[in-house]
Amino acid sequence: MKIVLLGYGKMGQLIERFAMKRGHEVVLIVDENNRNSIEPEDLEHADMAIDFSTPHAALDNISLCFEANLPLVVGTTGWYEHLDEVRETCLEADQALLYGSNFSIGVNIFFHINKLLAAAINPYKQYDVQVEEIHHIHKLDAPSGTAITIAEGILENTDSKKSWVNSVEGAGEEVIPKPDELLIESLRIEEVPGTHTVLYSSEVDQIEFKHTAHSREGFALGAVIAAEWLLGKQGFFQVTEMFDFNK
Ligand SMILES: NC(=O)C1=CN([C@@H]2O[C@H](COP(=O)(O)OP(=O)(O)OC[C@H]3O[C@@H](n4cnc5c(N)ncnc54)[C@H](OP(=O)(O)O)[C@@H]3O)[C@@H](O)[C@H]2O)C=CC1
Ligand SMILES: O=C(O)C1=N[C@H](C(=O)O)C[C@H](O)C1
Repeated sequence: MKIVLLGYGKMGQLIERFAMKRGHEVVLIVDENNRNSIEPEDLEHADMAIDFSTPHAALDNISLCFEANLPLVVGTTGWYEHLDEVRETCLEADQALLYGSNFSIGVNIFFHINKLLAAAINPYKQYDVQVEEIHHIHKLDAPSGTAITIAEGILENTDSKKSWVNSVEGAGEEVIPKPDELLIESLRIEEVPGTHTVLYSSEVDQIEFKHTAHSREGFALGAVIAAEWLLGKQGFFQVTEMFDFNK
């Protein structure tokens, strides 16, 4: 597959390595320095784009690929308030896009079990639930996209919570959630690749469900596998659709 990389930071560079290992070719690299000079025609010899750029850049990059009729995988987080409009444009224009807050297999298993766990605990009202995410200090968005997906999985399966609220440690503003709000607590610590925990607390005990990424390799490999899965398809997909346990 001939791949265009949109974003060539920590993730883009690792994706290039995994793509080459799996026999693909990176034909164009786009980052902040050259993005303004890139036109849809520059993408015409590629088979696929993979976007790991910034929350601010993702929408423009998606439009660029739609204009070029180029399928794309979007790993960038922090743009999900525009999800509905992007889905509509993608489907109306017969394009192909797959997005996901987290491409690692481990986290996708975690997403699945998270929903089952929430449903199992739902009848036991003595438990209050909270989500915690820890990432490196360079991260631009909070809460993490993964934490939002986890929270949505809990909200779908927990009667007592109606929406989520975010608190960023050290941001100076204390967030006290209402009883029907699910707290997502964000911590930023040095070079942590990504740690997500769901905590159920009662007066007598605590249940902790945790995923710790040891590196970014699982995300990068997952993104390349997602591109292979998307090739030849048309439509708007989520990474969860790649996994049999979600069918
Ligand atoms: N879904 C998943 O599994 C994962 C998602 N992510 C998400 O991926 C995104 C990128 O993460 P990461 O690689 O760590 O971030 P980095 O900051 O390391 O890299 C971002 C890259 O985007 C480039 N960039 C900035 N503006 C544009 C633009 N307009 N067009 C194209 N590229 C641009 C930057 O260029 P320059 O260097 O010139 O500034 C840089 O190369 C984040 O949103 C993060 O949350 C991260 C890990 C896993
Ligand atoms: O910015 C990161 O680094 C990560 N971002 C994704 C997110 O927002 O969930 C995925 C992963 O946790 C790393």
